[in-house]
Amino acid sequence: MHLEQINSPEDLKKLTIPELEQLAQEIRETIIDVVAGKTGGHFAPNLGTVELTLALHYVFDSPRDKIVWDVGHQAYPHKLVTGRRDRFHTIRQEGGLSGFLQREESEHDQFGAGHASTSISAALGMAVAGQLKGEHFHTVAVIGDGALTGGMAYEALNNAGSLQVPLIVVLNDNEMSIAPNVGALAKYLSRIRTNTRYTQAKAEIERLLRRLPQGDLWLELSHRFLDGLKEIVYQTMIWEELGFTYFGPVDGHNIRELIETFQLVKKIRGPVFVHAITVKGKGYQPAEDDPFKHHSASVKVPGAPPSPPKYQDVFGETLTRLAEEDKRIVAITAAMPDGTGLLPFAKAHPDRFFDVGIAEQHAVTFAAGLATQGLRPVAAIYSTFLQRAYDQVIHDVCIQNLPVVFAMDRAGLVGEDGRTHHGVFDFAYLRCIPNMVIMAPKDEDELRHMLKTAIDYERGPIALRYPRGSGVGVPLLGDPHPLPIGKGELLQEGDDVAIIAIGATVLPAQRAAEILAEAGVEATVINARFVKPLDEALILEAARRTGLVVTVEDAQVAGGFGSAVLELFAREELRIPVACLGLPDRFFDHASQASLRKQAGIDAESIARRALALVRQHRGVTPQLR
Ligand SMILES: Cc1ncc(C[n+]2csc(CCOP(=O)(O)OP(=O)(O)O)c2C)c(N)n1
Ligand SMILES: CC(=O)[C@@H](O)[C@H](O)COP(=O)(O)O
Ligand SMILES: [Mg+2]
Repeated sequence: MHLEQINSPEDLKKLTIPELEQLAQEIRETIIDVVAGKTGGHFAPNLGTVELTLALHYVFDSPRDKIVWDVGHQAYPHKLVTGRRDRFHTIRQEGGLSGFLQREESEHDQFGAGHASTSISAALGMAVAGQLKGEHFHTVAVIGDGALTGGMAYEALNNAGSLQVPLIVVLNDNEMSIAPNVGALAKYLSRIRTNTRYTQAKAEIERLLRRLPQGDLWLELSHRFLDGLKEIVYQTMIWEELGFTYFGPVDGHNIRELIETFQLVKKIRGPVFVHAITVKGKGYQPAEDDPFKHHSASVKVPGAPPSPPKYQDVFGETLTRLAEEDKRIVAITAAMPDGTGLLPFAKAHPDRFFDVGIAEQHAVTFAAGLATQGLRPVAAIYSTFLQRAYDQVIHDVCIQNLPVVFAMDRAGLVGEDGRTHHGVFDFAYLRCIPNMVIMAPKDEDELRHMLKTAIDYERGPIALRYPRGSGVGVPLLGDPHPLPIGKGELLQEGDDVAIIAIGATVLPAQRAAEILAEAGVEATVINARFVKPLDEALILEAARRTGLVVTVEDAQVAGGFGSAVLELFAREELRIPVACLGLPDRFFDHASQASLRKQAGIDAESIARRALALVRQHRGVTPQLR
């Protein structure tokens, strides 16, 4: 067993190539055992990066040399060889290793990530810093072909090619994003991959040159010649045109070839682009056969009861049905066709479905363009990823008051993906934009009605946001119907305190009211439905009647729903005690959704406790919770 002896990348350097190959096998077995069998997590991407990781750590001296992984969902092998082997079984669990890279987790994690397409920019920054400080280290960005569809990657390539600093970009090309990779550039990569004329000629030239004295030097010089050859074969080579020296395609599972390539590349002074061909799911046949399905593994709890339908499935099916009648509806995803529940739509209405790649900014402005022509674009984007497109939301959609529907998935605390993926800023970042309407459903049935509301709303942009995972299990009866804009729902009346909740916190608020009732406290419970416009009449009536208010949201309190209620009270000069429950001013790490909601104090028991504390403090009574 070699893996047991690898406590840092230094230990790799003592191994021979056959030993490294054996180690690769052990790493694969560990990932299959732990991720597919115990913890769940990103699976096929990590099986594809094993040899790449070993070769990089063999050739470069991390942490002095900087290896920057894009997204970080494919960096489990990197974790295993950088001193975290013993904690690997805790990955994505509460208190355990993160599923992505975090600077505080290891000195080998050069840059925290979770969102795609940042690696080249960050690595370029490091390379430039090295130059400015007169420090000598190598900087390597490892980016997938999916992440390479993100605009930021091109902004960085554009900058790097002109700066001509030493920067190595390794493209981990497995022909897959989460779903099959899309776009003209994916087709271009595929042409390079399948064009064997250049690869064969290159291999032959390299073989001959290696035989010459000072073979490596000749090899380096030959790359100038090979550039010409490439241009003949491919007409133009985009990476070379951008100022990079191109190496590849190399077999991303051949450790010897990878090591030789990286050793060569190390000697080149300007920007270099290494194109490695990998297989997503490599070494585990079901994952190789269906890498889409095996992007992530989830572990089923034996004997668990069947879950209610997921919010995203209800969303996708409802939109598919609405689009049968309403030919204006167009669905857009930024590389998350499955996660957003849009696969049924893609199947039923292929001409009105657009996967634009990891390109949230483009997705939003593309939607704006569609809206100018009278269509009803629905941009289904995870709340956390819509952060990428903030200016597009303001500049391209809201200023022009275009009727774009934002279906913000994975709102609230998402669970095991952790701090980079929680969708908790959306109320705050959207609420301040003029023209925007914002809704959040209390359950999966209300989601259907909100979607219909959004589609029917002609007056401007409208957003609905809903959580990751299963709904609450309510029946989905009848056709979806529009809800009145800006109207909340009074769920129960009580005179001691008003609990005003939004979205996924409404049900816990109702449970909290039941707990309070047992202690003799009568609560009003309101499902606000709209963060903007607020149902001011309903909220003010309940606030004046009870004199005590608790707001609840699964989002940042600062700037969020609670803040909106406080602004209303300030404007109305209503001076009553208000407790705003929601996320405080800090980032939350990875854990189960239930645990995170408890930590944030937005589960039923916590809401009841806070409401009771308010009643005790301001009513001078001492009801007790049982
Ligand atoms: C800005 C952003 N949008 C969407 C995602 C979701 N996402 C995570 S990994 C991934 C696919 C990445 O593909 P690639 O870089 O080729 O890596 P692979 O999984 O194929 O190894 C996507 C779309 C993300 N992390 N960040
Ligand atoms: C790395 C990444 O961003 C995605 O793979 C993400 O983890 C998917 O999350 P869901 O499982 O919620 O779709
Ligand atoms: Mg890929």
